[in-house]
This record gives sequence, C-alpha cells and structure tokens, in this order.
Amino acid sequence: MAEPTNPSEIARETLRQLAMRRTPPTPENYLRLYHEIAGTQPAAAPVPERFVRRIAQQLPRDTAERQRLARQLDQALNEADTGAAERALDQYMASLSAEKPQAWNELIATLLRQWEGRQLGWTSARKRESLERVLGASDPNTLYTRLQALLRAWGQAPVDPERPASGDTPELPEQTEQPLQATARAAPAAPTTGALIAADADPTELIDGLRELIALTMESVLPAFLAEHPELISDARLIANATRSATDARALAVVGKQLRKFAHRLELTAADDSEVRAGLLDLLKLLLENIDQLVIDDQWLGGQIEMLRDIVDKPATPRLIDDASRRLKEVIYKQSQLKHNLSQAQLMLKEMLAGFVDQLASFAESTGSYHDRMGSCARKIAAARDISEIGHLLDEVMTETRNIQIQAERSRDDLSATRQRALDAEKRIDSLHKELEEASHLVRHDQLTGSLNRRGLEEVFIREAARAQRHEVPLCVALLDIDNFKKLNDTLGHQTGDDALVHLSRVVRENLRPQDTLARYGGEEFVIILPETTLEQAEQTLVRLQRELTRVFFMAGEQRVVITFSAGVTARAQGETIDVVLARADAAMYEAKQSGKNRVVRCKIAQEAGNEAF
Ligand SMILES: Nc1nc2c(ncn2[C@@H]2O[C@H](COP(=O)(O)OP(=O)(O)OP(=O)(O)O)[C@@H](O)[C@H]2O)c(=O)[nH]1
Repeated sequence: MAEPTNPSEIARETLRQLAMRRTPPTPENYLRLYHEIAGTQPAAAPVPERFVRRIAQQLPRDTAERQRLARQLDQALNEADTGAAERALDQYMASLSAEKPQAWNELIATLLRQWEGRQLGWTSARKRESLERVLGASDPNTLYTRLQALLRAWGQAPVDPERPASGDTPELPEQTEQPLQATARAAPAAPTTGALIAADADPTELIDGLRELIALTMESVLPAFLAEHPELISDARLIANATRSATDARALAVVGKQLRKFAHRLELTAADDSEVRAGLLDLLKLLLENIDQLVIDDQWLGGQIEMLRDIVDKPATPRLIDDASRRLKEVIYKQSQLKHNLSQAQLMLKEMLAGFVDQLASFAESTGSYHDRMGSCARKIAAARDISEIGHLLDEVMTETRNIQIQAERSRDDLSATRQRALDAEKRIDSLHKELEEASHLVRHDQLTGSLNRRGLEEVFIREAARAQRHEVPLCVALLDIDNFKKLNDTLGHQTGDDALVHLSRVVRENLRPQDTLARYGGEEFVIILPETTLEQAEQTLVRLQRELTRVFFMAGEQRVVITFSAGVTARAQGETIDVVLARADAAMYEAKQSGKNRVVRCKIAQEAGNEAF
C-alpha cells in the first residue's frame, strides 16, 4: 500500500495500526504512532501554564527594574499574551546579564562615610540597630540591596543641625526651651519621610521607601513606647516582617488590614495607659494634699512634700524627676542619720531618769535605815544605866550621822550631775529636731543665696555630663567672679556685700533657662552649668547676664550699685571631670579679669576640645 501522505490518511492508518498492534488507544500512543507513520518528529509537549506562572513568581524582584519587568511578565501571562510575555522575559534576562558585579568596596566606603555623618532622626544607636537588622539578611544579594537602601536612607536625611559632625560647631537655638521629653525621646524618633523617600523617586522606589519606613517604625520606633506591652512589640515586629516581604498588591492589602487592626489596638492601649497615669497622679496629689492628716509631725517632711507638689503641678520632665529623686534620697539619708542620733539621745535621757529614780530610792532606803538606827540608839540611851554606856552609843550616833551626811552629799552631787546631763540631752534633742527640719531644705543649697552649694554643683555636673554624653549634645560651664567685691565690702559693709551676693544670684537665676544651674562655688565666685549649649551660646548667655545686671541695680539702702562680674566659659570635652573643666574656666576668667574686668572670655583650648564636647 502506498504511503499515506495527507493527514486524514495518516490518521486512519494510525487507528488501524493501533488496533493491529493491540496498543492501548491513549492520546500519547496515538501521537507517537501518528508521527511514526507520517515520518515526522513530535512537537515538544506544551508547558503547562501553571508551571510558567510559578516560574514567573519565583523570579527575584530585588531591584526596581526587575520588579517592573516581572510585573510585566505577570500581566502578559494573565492576559495570555505570549508575545508580551516573551518580550518581558527577554528583557528580564537581559537585566540579569547586564548586572554589574556588586561594588562592595564602594558600598563599604559609603557606609563608613554615612556612619560618621549626622543625619536628622538617625542617632548612632538607631543607625547601629538598623545596620544590625540589615546584616541579618539571608544571602549576599539581599544584604547588598538592603545595605544600599539603608545608606540611601541615611544619605537622603537632612543634616541634623543639633548634632555637629566632627569639626563643626553645633548651632543650637539661643534658648533651647525644648522640653526634655522631646530630647530624651529623640533617639528612637521616626525618620522624616524625606529620610527614606526622595520626592523625585520613581513610584516603585517610593513604595519601597514607604514599606521600609513602615517596617522601621514598627520595628524600632514603636517598641520604645511600648515597653510595658511586650505582646504589642512582638506583633509590631511581625507586621514589620510582613511589610518587608509584601511585594504585590494582594500582600500589601493584607498588611494594610493588619496595620489598621494594630492601630486600633494601639489607640486603646494608649487610652488605658493615659488613664492609669492620670489615676496615679491624682492619687499622689491626694496624698500630698492630705499628708498632714497622715503623719503626726510633718515638719521634717516639709521640703520633700513641697518638691513633690512642684513636680505634680508642672508637666514633668525626666530631668525634673531625676533631680527630685536625687534630692529626696539625699534628704532621706540625712534624716535617717539624724533620727538615729535623736533616738540615741532620747534613750540616754530615759536611762538617766531611771538612774535618778534608783538613786532616790536607795537614798530613801539609807535614810530609812539611818532613822531606824537612830531610834534604836535613842532607846538604848534611855535604858543606859551609866555614862560609859552612853559614850559608846554616842560614838555610834556620830558615825551613822557622818555616814548619812556623806551619802547625802554624794547623792546631791550625783543628782545635780544627772540633772545637768538630762538638760544637755534635752538640748541635743531639740537641736536634732531643728536639724531634721532644716535637712529638708538645706542639704545641697548655699544658705545665703539659695543657689546650689559645691556639693550640689558636683552632683548636677555629674548628671549633666552623663546626659550630654548619652544624647551627644554639648555641655558648657561658666565660672564668674564679682568684680571689686572687696571694695564693695570695705566701703558699704559686709552685710551689704552679702545682700549683693543674694541680688546677683537672684538676677542670674531669673535670667537662665530652667535647665541651667547656678551654684555658689565659694566667696564671690559662682558656677553656671549650661546643658545642651554650644560654647558660643554660653558666651552669649553670660554677656546677656552681664547686661541684665547693669539694668537691674542693686540697692544698698538708697544707693544704686552696679554689680559687674568677669567670667570664663568653656565646653566640657568627653570624659572630663568637673575639676578639669573648672580649671579651664578659671583660667579664662582670670584672663577676663586681666583684660579689664566685666568681660567674658571663651576658653580657646575648650574650642578644640569642644569638637567632641559632650
Ligand atoms: N560680704 C561677703 N564678702 C565675702 C564673702 N565671701 C568672700 N567675701 C569677700 O570677697 C572679697 C574678695 O576679694 P578679692 O578676692 O580681692 O576680689 P575682688 O575685690 O572682687 O577683686 P577682683 O576679683 O580682682 O575684681 C574678700 O574681701 C572676701 O572677704 C561673703 O560671703 N560675704
């Protein structure tokens, strides 16, 4: 038979052969036999669509370009547009081959540069945290891309004007009236939108940036405010992860839902927290208002109560609370010592009184037995028959009388000594009571001017230095010395000199910010601690104080007296103790005196040290 040539003949022959060869008539057997008869090659089996889609989904979308091409491929497959799908796939493959090798050297150099930089919203702690997270990437490509994104975020953040890079003098506003809370919480603050998303970025980059921003906020910012709600912290972290891996619209929609739910829970939690805070504050107020009903003698607590009332009446700042707790602890310590002395003195008084009563009792006993013996002598004398018997009895009477006289004298001396000791003890108890009352107010303050004394100054300096270091902000110290104070004392009297010191402290305190501290360093020398202040601003502050002192006269009776001072200001360099800083300020103050008084001199050395002045 002639070879079948047209398709219907081949098909017929194929069916015949299947029957003759007793081959099961499956589509595969039919196809194989058909090609055998036609002498053709079977076409490659069509690839199932599901399989193609799966491959498309697995394509890495780790750059904006690859994301765009992969999306085009998805769309072409959805629309069953094979031509468009092929084109998208070709371009995708070309993007892979065109990829430059990752320039790790450049990336690391940029990392070093950006690490040193001072970007708004990116404190060192926050940088370290985000870097650690990026370093957790599972493969080098992801690591490279994430690191790139992170550095782009750092690089796009505006320069932080309050945190100088090395070599810059930071420019702070003249009166940094910023509440402390804001400063303390600056570290975990969310980066500004501009820090992650440039306005001219393409939409894909914008979405990437926004996703990263949401993830960072959930991961690093929120936990700082949710310390008491660990379950919310772990949910926030889960959402951060979900946000990072949400690459298509559906996944983003899921994240959106989670975020909405989470925001609602946050709202409820915040409302509960604020209710608790308000409740506690009310409780404290109630306690403070009624303290006199609760304790028998509230005199010793006067200072502490006043301070606590001050705190609850004003909006509290960490600095205020820190200061108050330090002062409370100190007064509590001093008072516990005084109370110990007081109870010792009271015990002594009690013992003395007991001794006094014992002595009286034994004296009464001796006089009682003397009385008995005298009675027996009298009876013996009455019964005596001759004078020799009476002489013997008289000797006995004399001896007993002398003994009782000696004993009476001794008792009198003892009693008057005991009385004196009791009076002394009473006096001591009185003075301890007074000290207890004063301890509440005077522990850290100079009694004449009410400003801090040296001890108070040292404590404030240590606290401010630590704070400045922690927040990487400058800290300045000024030493001022009243000009020609000896002359003022000599011409107007020592009392007027004292009044002048009080006047100066009042004017200075009234013209400083609440966070600044004035301390009397000794004699007519004062120290001012200026937190979060650059050297230049510190100098300006001192000049302003000088002006203020010439404006607000000191009145010595009817006489107007202008008080001036010379000052040295310096910035604290990292790690410096108060002695080192004050020695520098003192040298500058000396220079101010030498160059004509009523001046402020900035310490030159500190300017260099001030590069790291925190
Ligand atoms: N009234 C009064 N005088 C004090 C007090 N402490 C120190 N002084 C006096 O302050 C004076 C300081 O004198 P000096 O050290 O010569 O300084 P000055 O006269 O101000 O001279 P310059 O510092 O060079 O301007 C001394 O006479 C001290 O007795 C105080 O608490 N009250």
